[in-house]
Amino acid sequence: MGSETPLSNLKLPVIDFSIQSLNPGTPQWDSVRSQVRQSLEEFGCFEAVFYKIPSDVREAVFNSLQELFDLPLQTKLRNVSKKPFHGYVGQYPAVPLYESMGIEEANIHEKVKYLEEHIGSANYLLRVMKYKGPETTETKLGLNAHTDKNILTILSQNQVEGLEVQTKGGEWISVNPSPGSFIVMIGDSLYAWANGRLHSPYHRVMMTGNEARYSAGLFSVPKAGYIVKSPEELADEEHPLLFKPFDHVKFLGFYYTEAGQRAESALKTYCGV
Ligand SMILES: O=C(O)CCC(=O)C(=O)O
Ligand SMILES: [Fe+2]
Repeated sequence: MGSETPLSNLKLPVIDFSIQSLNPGTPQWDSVRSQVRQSLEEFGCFEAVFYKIPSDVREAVFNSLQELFDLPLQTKLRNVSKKPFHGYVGQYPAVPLYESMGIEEANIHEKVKYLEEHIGSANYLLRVMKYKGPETTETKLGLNAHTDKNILTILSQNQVEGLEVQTKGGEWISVNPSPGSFIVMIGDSLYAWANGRLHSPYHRVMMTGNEARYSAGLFSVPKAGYIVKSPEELADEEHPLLFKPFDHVKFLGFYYTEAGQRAESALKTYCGV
């Protein structure tokens, strides 16, 4: 898993969501649906092409992230949350290039504009991130290899590359999304809910050069008290039940401990059958 493994020539699957007539019941819908399913089974993620977000909106977002992260540390530290990993995260000696800000309830219209309201068992955490350019020709770790602990993650970034996703076979794919694309990725909660039928990939950020990388992730996170439990019909002889039902906030609490950080899979250690 270390940074010394050479990068693979494989590419992430690219799925076009910009198609005009993408409505349920149409052949286009069925085709996109089966592409999504295959990608999530094999890679646990894909590049979603979606040209309907105007490029000036995207540019404005990343320009304002630059202003945000340029605020004094004192100010950024005021982004606090009662839950672990939901507020300002940064100043970790192991990943000195990395810092990020959590924006809770990012789906609620009254609190944040331009996002459709979501219903269901999830809260939506928007996290905006900055990785400083290491200002060397060597590649430096931006964010360590991890699986996301939430349900589903949608990532967007500025033009500075660095995201890498690991295949099931252990190869690292460098992810170079086109400006109109988002990276959609399965987290451990959906992996557990799907009883391992969808993959939750290890991924990391590796940085080179002088330019800062800004990214934004929309993380759907199970609501407090919601128990992640795989439906019975997803377990059979071929797919024995992998995880006991668990409370996501408690799982995050475990992940935060030394044992959780040390575990190869915090999820398996915490609630593996
Ligand atoms: O910056 C990125 O593109 C990835 C960030 C990430 O993996 C995370 O915050 O979980
Ligand atoms: Fe991640």
